[in-house]
Amino acid sequence: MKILSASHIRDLDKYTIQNEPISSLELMERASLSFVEWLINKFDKINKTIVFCAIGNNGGDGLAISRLLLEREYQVQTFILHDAKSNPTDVEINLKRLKKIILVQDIYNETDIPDIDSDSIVIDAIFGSGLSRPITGIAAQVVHSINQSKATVVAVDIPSGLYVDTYNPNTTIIEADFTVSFQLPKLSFLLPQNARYVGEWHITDIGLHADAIEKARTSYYYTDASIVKSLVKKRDKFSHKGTFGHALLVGGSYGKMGAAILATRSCLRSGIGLLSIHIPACGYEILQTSAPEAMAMVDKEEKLISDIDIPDLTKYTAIGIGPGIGTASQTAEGFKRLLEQASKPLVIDADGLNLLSEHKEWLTLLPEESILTPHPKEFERLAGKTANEYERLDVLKKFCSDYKVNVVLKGAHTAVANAVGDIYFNSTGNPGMATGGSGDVLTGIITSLVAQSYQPFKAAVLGVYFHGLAGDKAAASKGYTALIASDIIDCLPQAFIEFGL
Ligand SMILES: NC(=O)C1=CN([C@@H]2O[C@H](COP(=O)(O)OP(=O)(O)OC[C@H]3O[C@@H](n4cnc5c(N)ncnc54)[C@H](O)[C@@H]3O)[C@@H](O)[C@H]2O)[C@@H](O)CC1
Ligand SMILES: Nc1ncnc2c1ncn2[C@@H]1O[C@H](COP(=O)(O)OP(=O)(O)O)[C@@H](O)[C@H]1O
Ligand SMILES: [K+]
Repeated sequence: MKILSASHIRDLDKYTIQNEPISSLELMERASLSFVEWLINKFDKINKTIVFCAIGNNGGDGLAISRLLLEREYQVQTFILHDAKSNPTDVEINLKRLKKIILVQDIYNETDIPDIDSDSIVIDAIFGSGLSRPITGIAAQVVHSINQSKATVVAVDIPSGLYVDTYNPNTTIIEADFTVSFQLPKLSFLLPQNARYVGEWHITDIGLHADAIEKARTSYYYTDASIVKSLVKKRDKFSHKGTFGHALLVGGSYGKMGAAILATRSCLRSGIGLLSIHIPACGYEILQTSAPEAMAMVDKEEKLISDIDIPDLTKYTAIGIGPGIGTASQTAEGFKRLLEQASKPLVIDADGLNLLSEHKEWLTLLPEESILTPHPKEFERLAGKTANEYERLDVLKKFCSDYKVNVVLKGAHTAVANAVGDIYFNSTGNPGMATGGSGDVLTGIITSLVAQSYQPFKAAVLGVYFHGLAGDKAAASKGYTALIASDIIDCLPQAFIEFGL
């Protein structure tokens, strides 16, 4: 799915109205109906809904939603805030329609704000994608009252006060439990700093014109199943192990062999043809017993990786390095030599990233299209601090472009960025995956896909998606609390099978 800016969304509306064609009033009705259907489906019991509307189109949706709920015999109280200046025709019409059924109550000042019962559902239809400045005045007071209440809050399209795609320094923003958004996810939903405002978010299809969505230019995408289907390659009947590449993993140190084993096992479970792994000597038996399918090469050092003295690096179709290697000076030297010798993209994680942060001058040694997989703290060490997560996306793009690499910025919606400025946000995964070793599993998967000759950026996008999907399947049987990284590996088969792989 594409993630579009507020102005693109306005263009989509216009295009749909002109070319479907459909009146703007009908489109508002369709959006409102999709919201009502979601609401009724979500909640078994709805005691009372309190709908807060302003007088933009988001408020128009709120008025139509009120009417549609009343028609379905729900108890509804609707309030309209007289703050914004403009009163679009569609809003006027919806207000007239609603006033024929119930008394719509006006809010002009603080005394007009109702008490909000804890067992009611508040529908936030104050401001939507048209918000153009921070909320102040009476609207801000309403937002505070809603946030202070114990009611369940459901935002229409976007929590009022949150911008679609830019930072809002003001914190007068609705804290929704749920956000039901129209047609496409909004950039702001994907950033952790907004989680308290957005709550659990859902997208409803309101039939905006497919041609317009297709034509809209964006650098932001939400990796869903249809994107994944368009990227995966099926196995040919006559393929052999040579078809699926030969990966090299470099990992482990005394006490951290587990990280290397997790990457090894996930690499094997992600379709690799052949896998070699370079480990410290102490890891030999551990590796041979826990992953007999992999070929072990031992370092001359017992407890750590030193000079990664591997003859003929060119025979490997991908090299992944980092899990559990530590940051000892001998390891740093070996890592640097590998950077100098490698001609194909590398996959670099964990201590590999820490070594790069300690020696930023080595960033220029990275083969083009290499994949770095930092979590936010590792990224900060590499690229510096940022004031907020919107700014971090800009730094992410610049970093990828400066060093001609791909970066997998890990998190709940992992952001995969490339050197031309595209960012794909992941849709799979769950908090159960916030456990030691999940990142090592990801390194193995991505290394495997690069080795199978997926273009590195695509390998990263796919790897992140399948990692999350396997995590979701693992959570279905183990729950979030008990989930461990090995469970993700165990569920990789189911994740690939879902896509016929
Ligand atoms: N995206 C879509 O395809 C559709 C959008 N619709 C709805 O339309 C919404 C967008 O509507 P609008 O563009 O009319 O804008 P909004 O309803 O989001 O509100 C903005 C209105 O309030 C004013 N305003 C902006 N910031 C303000 C502030 N801080 N304080 C006071 N007034 C402020 C603006 O001048 C404008 O009149 C969407 O969020 C969605 O709910 C649906 O009705 C139909 C389809
Ligand atoms: N709340 C979450 N929702 C979805 N995915 C998550 C969540 N928390 C962690 N993950 C995923 O788990 C992995 C954790 O990686 P990382 O932080 O490197 O952990 P480790 O170093 O312990 O292996 C990342 O791929 C991340 O996207
Ligand atoms: K809203």
